[in-house]
Amino acid sequence: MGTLSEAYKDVPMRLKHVIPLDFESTKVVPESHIWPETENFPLSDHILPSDDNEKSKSWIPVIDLMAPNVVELIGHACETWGVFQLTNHGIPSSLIHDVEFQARRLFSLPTKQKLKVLRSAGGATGYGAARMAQFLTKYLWHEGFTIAGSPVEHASVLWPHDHKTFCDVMENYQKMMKSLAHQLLLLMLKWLEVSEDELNWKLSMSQDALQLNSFPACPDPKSTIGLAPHTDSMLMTVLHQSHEGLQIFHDGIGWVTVSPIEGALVVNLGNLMDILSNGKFPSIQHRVFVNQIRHRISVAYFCFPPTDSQVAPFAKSECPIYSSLTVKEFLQIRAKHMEDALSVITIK
Ligand SMILES: C=C1C[C@]23C[C@H]1CC[C@H]2[C@@]12CCC[C@@](C)(C(=O)O1)[C@H]2[C@@H]3C(=O)O
Ligand SMILES: O=C(O)CCC(=O)C(=O)O
Ligand SMILES: [Fe+2]
Repeated sequence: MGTLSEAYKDVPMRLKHVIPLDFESTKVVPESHIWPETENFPLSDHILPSDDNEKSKSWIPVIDLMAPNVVELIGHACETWGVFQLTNHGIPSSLIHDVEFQARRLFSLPTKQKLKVLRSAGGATGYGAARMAQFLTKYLWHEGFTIAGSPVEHASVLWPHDHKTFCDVMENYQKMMKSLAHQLLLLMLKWLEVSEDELNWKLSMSQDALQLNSFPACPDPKSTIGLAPHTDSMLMTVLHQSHEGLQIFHDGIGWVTVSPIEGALVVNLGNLMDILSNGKFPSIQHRVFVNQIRHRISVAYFCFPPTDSQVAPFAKSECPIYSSLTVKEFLQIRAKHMEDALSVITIK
């Protein structure tokens, strides 16, 4: 079965785009990280003032996984927003807390130590900047650590005598996320009226990756950005954010802040779901701003079908808008075209 590493190894990044800023020794935002003014920037003009937060909370749907009409709630949210906040999801808050604690522990290590597990140019896992960095003219105020499968190899380099807790926590979280994501995917397919036979086998074998994101406190948050506007490439992302910072773009409204709700997880759709649903569940554009006081951590869980399996608009689609290809082929197109990947495979 194809893996993430196999998919990315043929589309290496340049090493200068993999190495994050040395946040340990940085006291001012360097020129390389100062974003020029554009219509989408500076972000501060678009951030809703905090007294509007109540409003933004009521905009983005908040869904109770145990609600009797959950299929309809999720279906609607996916069609109109591409994002929702999920409560009653069954992931213990203590586990979420532990994951965040371990992530902070990792990012607080000296830069020199973190660089020992730097993701290789053609690699998928380890410490480094986001893959999207290679498409940008400016750098991001961000560092990440990607786990696919067991984190033990990297963790034992970071903590030669004490990597067990980190690994146990991450593996446990991945296991619980896998089952939650599978549950959510089945609910989405039910709404789309896709027969389980058509897709369930692929989803049961689905692969995943866990991305720990770190956005250190920034001396001048208005001049830079944590993650520039992007869509995620996989089926779905299940995210936990420790503090405010995530915004989504909604037609007719603009950038909307996703205010953290205690205990809730943010679910957003990615490109592969856009393809499977024939555009009925569009992938959602989002971005992350940084702040001056807090070191913000987020934990993103991505799931996708086996990379050697085929993805295409589901069989019932009357007029498929995307051509069929393997997950690996799609990820490689993404690695070359980033946000234009979906238009590359759109049937004209
Ligand atoms: C499983 C994934 C999903 C990845 C690639 C790989 C590991 C890291 C993920 C992110 C995280 C940050 C945004 C993004 C756009 C990026 O640059 O790296 C994501 C990307 C994707 O959704 O394509
Ligand atoms: O930090 C966040 O809130 C979002 C992170 C994100 O967009 C990603 O990991 O793809
Ligand atoms: Fe994202």
